[in-house]
Amino acid sequence: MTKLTVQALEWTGSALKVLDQRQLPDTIAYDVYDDAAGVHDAIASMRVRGAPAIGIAAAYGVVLSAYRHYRDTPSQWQAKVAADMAFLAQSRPTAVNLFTALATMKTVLDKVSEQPLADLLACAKAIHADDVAANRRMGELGADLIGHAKGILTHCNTGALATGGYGTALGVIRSVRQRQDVAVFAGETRPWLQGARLTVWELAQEGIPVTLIADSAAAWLMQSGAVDWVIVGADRIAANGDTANKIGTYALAVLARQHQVKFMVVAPTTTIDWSIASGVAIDIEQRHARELLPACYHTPDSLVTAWNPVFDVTPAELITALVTERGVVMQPSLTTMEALQ
Ligand SMILES: CSC[C@@H](O)[C@@H](O)C(=O)COP(=O)(O)O
Repeated sequence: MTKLTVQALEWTGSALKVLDQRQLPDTIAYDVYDDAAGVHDAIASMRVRGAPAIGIAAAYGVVLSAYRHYRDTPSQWQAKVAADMAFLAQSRPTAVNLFTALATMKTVLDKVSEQPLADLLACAKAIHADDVAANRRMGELGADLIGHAKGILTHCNTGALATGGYGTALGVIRSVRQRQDVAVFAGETRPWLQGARLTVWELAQEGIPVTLIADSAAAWLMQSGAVDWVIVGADRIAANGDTANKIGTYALAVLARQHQVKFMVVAPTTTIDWSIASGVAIDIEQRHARELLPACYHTPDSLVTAWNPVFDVTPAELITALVTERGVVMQPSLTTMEALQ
């Protein structure tokens, strides 16, 4: 079994230690949180990011909330934790793992127990461990599906940094690399540069060679014949397989279809939102124009603004395969996705 060298989140026993991904790869710095408000801020500010990692962080945020309120206001601690959960749910809108994890923690909070704090911690740890197990399973299933490949292009960061450990799309790439040599290409992923700052760093930590490309080079790379698969993660998948992921994913799916390159989405079933029939219902996060605009335009009277949606939705019909820990669905649709329920 491959060791996990990079870890985004660590439970210290009394607090949550978070690797600050805003500072990578130049600086490796950690923040330690002991309350839910801090965890909300860590998610909203993208110190921790990536759909599964956001869900896991929120689960530990609920544990921290329970520790605090059980100690400070024992008569109303559950109501205060519920309020903190509502606040955590507002940290980011698109990744459904956040809401799935909070709903799971709520079932434990609502249970009558003689050891509620221990139960909540056990649940958060299980959410974390289940995600790592799902990643490893998806890694093997994805590698089986690929068989032999000469090149893979990935987008955003979907590795240990974005999950409980190992990774979704990057987990498949790690598993493929254990079996064969394959060229790995990573798109920069503008504007936040998850590819250029995080993915290439993470792969280098794992000893996996990688070639960085500008996002705008993807069409030309595919035209050259260097890649057989595009492999990406997901933030929310509708019941029909429509997939929200980092902005630019949809463009890659269109380009892949044009160039007969196969397109794989890798995500645990915690990323599937069975309550929505199609991707139209997915709330797409818009982040601040400042994250895109040069500093000289950060003035109230500036004539230059920015449109900064940070996710897009890839229609299911452009997806060759959806890989989950429960199995692989070829050509996802309302009908084929039923096998995962
Ligand atoms: C396993 S990660 C899958 C997705 O969460 C990932 O591709 C992505 O879009 C992350 O977006 P981010 O804005 O960095 O949180």
